Amino acid sequence: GVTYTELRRPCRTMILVNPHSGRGQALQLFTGHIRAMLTEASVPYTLVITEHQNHARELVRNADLTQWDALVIMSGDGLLFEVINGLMEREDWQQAIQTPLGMLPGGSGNALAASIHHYSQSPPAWNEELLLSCGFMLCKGLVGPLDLVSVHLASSQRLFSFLSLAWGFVADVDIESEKYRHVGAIRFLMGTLVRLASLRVYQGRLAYLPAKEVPKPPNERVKATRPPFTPQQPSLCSSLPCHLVPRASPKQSSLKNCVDTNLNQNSITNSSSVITNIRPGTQGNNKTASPTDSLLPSLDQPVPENWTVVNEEDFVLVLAIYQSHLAEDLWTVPGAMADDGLIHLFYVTAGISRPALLRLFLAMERGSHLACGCPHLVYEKVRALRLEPVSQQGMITVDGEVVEYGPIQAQVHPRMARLICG
Ligand SMILES: Nc1ncnc2c1ncn2[C@@H]1O[C@H](COP(=O)(O)OP(=O)(O)OP(=O)(O)O)[C@@H](O)[C@H]1O
Repeated sequence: GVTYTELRRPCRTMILVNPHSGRGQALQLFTGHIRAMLTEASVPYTLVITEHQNHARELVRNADLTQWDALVIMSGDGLLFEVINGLMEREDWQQAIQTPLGMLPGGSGNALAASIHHYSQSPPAWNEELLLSCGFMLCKGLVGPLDLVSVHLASSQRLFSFLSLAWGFVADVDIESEKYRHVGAIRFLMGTLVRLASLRVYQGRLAYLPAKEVPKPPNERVKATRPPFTPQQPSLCSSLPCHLVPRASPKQSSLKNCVDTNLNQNSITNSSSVITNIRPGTQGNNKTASPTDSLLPSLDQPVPENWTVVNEEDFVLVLAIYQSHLAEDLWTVPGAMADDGLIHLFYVTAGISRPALLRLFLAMERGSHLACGCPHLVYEKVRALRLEPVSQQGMITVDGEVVEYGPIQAQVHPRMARLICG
């Protein structure tokens, strides 16, 4: 038995909202479903509306994180990808990535939100029900560990991923179906049907380091709040115009996106704010080398001998996923946990028929695709992998975002981040 500890709720919470995510209703969903819940639970928050791509990334890269006890994303998974990479780009990344991260589903895929909900052993939920469940978890403020995966691209760029690495069919459907985002989660089914019509095979080489079963360390739950959240704090805070940024200096410029705080302030804050809470120079003392990927040779070297090299070179898809869900209604890895230290590697080899591939994705809704007995579907638990596309054209995605096409490798870093969960 795993022991869970009841913890205090997150205190000073920055909620980043992408107003264009999903059907473009993230802000309305927040106002309609979450705001009252946070107020009721006395969770003090500041809402920040993102204005452009990489806004959230820049913001967390430069924020004074001593001012925040949790960073919460109300969007699709793409915005969390930005936040995680922004945190990892900081000189004090080791501390920064320990900031508890929360997810409120506002996109069309919402893979992490669906996964967190699933880990809490609640019955499946979609749409507003999923949002309410995640809002409830945020109010509860339990924090658990989250594995991250370090991804290397041919250009020597390194990214950190919390969800997936995909090539072939899944990546194509994800990106091509973005134009149907306004229909919500059903965009993946529409994209699947369209892609099935032009099903193609991708040539490439795949190798991986199999995971050996190792005993798991005891699951520990830790506090979301760094400074203790005492009952006195909200009333003290509520007397300030933007009570969540108490130590910001007056000469710092405005945060035009800090539109809302709880405690019924209803203020569009134009005083000090998060964007301008630049870390003091002294924090540079925390500089540490970025995490080492001890399992990965450089991309121009052969893979180590203890790796498995897949014999096939003709694939329909390769999908490495580290959460249970690929989207709200795609339960891809029935046994996955946020901190299982595993990359769940799936690949489908050429020769699968269109109906069989469709059956796999339809079965995924119930998590029963592995029981289909499809000879073209392979599933392995791994710690690291390398993919070298040979086909000239194709798409690779990391956490649903397109990355440069070419050789790519990755390894898991167990429990590198922290996640607000049930
Ligand atoms: N104000 C904005 N305008 C345009 N793009 C933005 C804005 N804010 C964030 N973005 C970018 O939008 C991209 C998509 O965001 P996100 O994945 O969170 O939502 P989504 O695509 O609707 O969700 P899903 O992937 O579940 O469909 C991200 O790469 C993010 O950088």
